[in-house]
Amino acid sequence: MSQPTPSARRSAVHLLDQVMGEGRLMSDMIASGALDRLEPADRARAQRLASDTLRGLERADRLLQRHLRKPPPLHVFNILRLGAVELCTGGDAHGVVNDLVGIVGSHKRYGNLKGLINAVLRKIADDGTKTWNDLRVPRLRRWLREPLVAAWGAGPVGAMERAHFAGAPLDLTAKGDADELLTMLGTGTLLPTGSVRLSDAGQVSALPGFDDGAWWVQDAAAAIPARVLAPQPGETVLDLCAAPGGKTLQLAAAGADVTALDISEKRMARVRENLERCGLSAHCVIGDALEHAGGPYDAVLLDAPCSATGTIRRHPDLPFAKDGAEFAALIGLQAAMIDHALTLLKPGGRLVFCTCSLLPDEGECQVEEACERHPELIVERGALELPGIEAAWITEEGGLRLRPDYWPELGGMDGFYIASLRLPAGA
Ligand SMILES: C[S@@+](CC[C@H](N)C(=O)[O-])C[C@H]1O[C@@H](n2cnc3c(N)ncnc32)[C@H](O)[C@@H]1O
Repeated sequence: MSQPTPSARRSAVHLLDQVMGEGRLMSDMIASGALDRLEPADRARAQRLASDTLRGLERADRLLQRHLRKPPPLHVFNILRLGAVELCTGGDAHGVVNDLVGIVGSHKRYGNLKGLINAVLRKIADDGTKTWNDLRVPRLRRWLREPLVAAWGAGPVGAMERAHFAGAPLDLTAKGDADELLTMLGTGTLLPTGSVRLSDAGQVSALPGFDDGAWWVQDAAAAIPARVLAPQPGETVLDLCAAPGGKTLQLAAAGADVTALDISEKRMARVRENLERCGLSAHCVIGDALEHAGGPYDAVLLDAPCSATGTIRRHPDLPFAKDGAEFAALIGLQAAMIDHALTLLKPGGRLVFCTCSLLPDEGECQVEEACERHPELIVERGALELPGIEAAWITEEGGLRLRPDYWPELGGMDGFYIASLRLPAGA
């Protein structure tokens, strides 16, 4: 049987079905080719439609509940959710409803629910749009909200939720001078920490300087760990979990002799592509960080695998695809990676540990516990004194806590935790 013609909306519904039904992450699906049958512009649109639906899902469900006697099957529910979000955020009612009725109509199992989709979405088009902005900002799912409220309090978590709902602008790291990059782009803002922010970027590969490798996409918070490490020309630096390579590029651009290691061959290919586009070089190694036996190095950057809960602004699927079941294993892996990374350093060498997590167990607690296991470690607060870093962001144990609710007036930042740990010179 021939497959239905792919379209941005149909593909977005497929992404939603997989996230909500199978617990799959959109980034994994896209990397495995889920949108490859679409033209580039439709690929971007499908991703945007699915992301917007997930950001507004709680509001959509509240509106839909008013018109549904019981929840429909997931696929049909996701069509309604996508439609409700599009209609309530300025979508053209005629086009949205007709297209979604066509999508359910071509489904061999649910084709008979065309009438339901049509009736419910027409009601939303009539009255839902008026109430959309009066509904509360969508909350995180309980499995994640509870530990975050315990860590940061209900007020800050509410502010994080507003940041998640607003989504993320596009941040670039300049290979050279950030002011020159701003001039080249002809638009954008220079952030206090040195990244360049674009609020309405369009197609990334069409921006000036992309082909010449004058910059790379990297959230402002994600650019800070390499700045904390402050690589010097000629220093040997190991980037222990490197892919897709934003931090490797920063280290290489600073003139360090970089070894970039990652366990994933597929993701390591992205590091190589990025290095090539930017005209930079690093020794690329595919392997397990826990087994790497190179060095000793002047410095190690450990951007450890984590819950990625700091990236929900750009990955709104994460709270729906995950349930926290992986936390314990990730926390154990991070501690083992810290211990192994320390064995790869020269005496006096430094380890910058970071995670894009909002959970203290993957940040503050890791450093506290590492210092208990290795009492000789020196936590370098001074390394965090960088342009744009506020003193209030520095934590009791001497790390840097970044949260999505910081810089609300500038458009937020990803959640991150960063600490610099140094071995004594005589170690
Ligand atoms: C947070 S991402 C790294 C992001 C990267 N530093 C950047 O700035 O682009 C974590 C990476 O750890 C890698 N990873 C997971 N387990 C690993 C292991 N045991 N050894 C090496 N790499 C691992 C994953 O493949 C993933 O690319």
